[in-house]
Amino acid sequence: MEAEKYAKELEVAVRVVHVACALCGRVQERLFSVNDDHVMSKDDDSPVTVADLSVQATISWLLSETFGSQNVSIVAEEDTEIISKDDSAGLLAAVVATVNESLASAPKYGLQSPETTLETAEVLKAIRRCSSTGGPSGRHWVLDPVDGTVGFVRGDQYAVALAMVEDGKVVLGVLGCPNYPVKTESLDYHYQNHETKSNLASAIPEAWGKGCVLYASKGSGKAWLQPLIAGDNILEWPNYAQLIQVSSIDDPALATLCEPVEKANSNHSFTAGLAQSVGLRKQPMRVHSMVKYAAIARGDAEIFMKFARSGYKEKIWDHAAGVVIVEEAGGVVSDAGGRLLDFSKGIYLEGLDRGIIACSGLTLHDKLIAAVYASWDSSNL
Ligand SMILES: Nc1ncnc2c1ncn2[C@@H]1O[C@H](COP(=O)(O)OS(=O)(=O)O)[C@@H](OP(=O)(O)O)[C@H]1O
Ligand SMILES: [Mg+2]
Ligand SMILES: [Mg+2]
Ligand SMILES: [Mg+2]
Repeated sequence: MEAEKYAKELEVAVRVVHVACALCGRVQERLFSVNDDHVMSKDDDSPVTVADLSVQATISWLLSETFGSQNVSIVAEEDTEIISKDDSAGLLAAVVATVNESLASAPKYGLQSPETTLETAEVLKAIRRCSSTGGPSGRHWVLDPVDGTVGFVRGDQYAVALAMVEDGKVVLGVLGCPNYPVKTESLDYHYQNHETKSNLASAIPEAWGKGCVLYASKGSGKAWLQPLIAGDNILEWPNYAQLIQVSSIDDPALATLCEPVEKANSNHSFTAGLAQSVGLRKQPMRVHSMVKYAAIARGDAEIFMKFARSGYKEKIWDHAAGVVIVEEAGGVVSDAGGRLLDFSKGIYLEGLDRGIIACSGLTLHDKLIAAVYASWDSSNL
């Protein structure tokens, strides 16, 4: 069976994402407790932190060690440009220390750690090794080390997303969601307070600290959820996993739409128009990162839509892991024209028609696609 073919890869991917989530948790804590973590801006003005670079180096090193560097092709978001600048010595030193701290903990997760501490040059090499551009053939890991970096620096939601694409198709996906509690009650607490808290990290209940890791293999018809293991409880590995499924709600009046927080990333007024025309009544749930895909897969929301401004090209690492998890949990994901997303064309989702629509089921999905056609027609009259 297809799913079993990737059992070893999935097992390793889940473990490395756990390592990465622990890394991010430590960095996010430091960001708020001692305020000493570097948040830099990339050339496009988007933020990048010690966590983004350190997760990329850590996962790159672990995958290469496990499968052999000659066998591993990784397509990932970050490069070393930001830490090669003269004024970035502090950031680079913090990345090297964070990567080594994290790799030292790898054996607790059943993974190998380096025999000696990695030198700066080795950390840089690990980051640079992720410069593959994917494509239609062969096996490529697809990594977003921190998705929703804006959420991460706000002490809010973010995700570590790792997928594997083979011959242009996503065959496995793992989403680490360190601030997305396993229990939905804790989640409700968060969403209700979402708009009012500027620094969630300092005002959250104990349960909040617990996150989750979701994963799925293409064609298995199953998607799984694991609690994130807190560093001290790591002896419990391998911890349990539970099956998750999308929501069974197909009445738009009862459905919840989730979408990006930032207006710059998705057209809120366009999605509000679609929502109204299909009869959605609830306020949209605005959440940073691929936690939106996790929310659909877990049944906490029924619809995710993202309509970026025209000219913006969606990257494969922002969607690959989320799409396979939602599909295996029973959901449907397509572009606004109803076509499947194409992961075979390199780093971008080439040919994407306008936006992305993920739903818990076909009934809602069909209604939204029809609404896009109707609204596009009328707006182009
Ligand atoms: N202009 C524009 N339009 C659309 N999308 C963009 C844009 N700029 C960036 N990005 C990508 O959006 C990723 C974050 O998406 P989110 O859904 O988390 O956005 S939001 O913070 O909730 O608004 C974000 O991922 P990360 O960089 O990993 O955080 C980007 O890949
Ligand atoms: Mg980014
Ligand atoms: Mg991203
Ligand atoms: Mg990112």
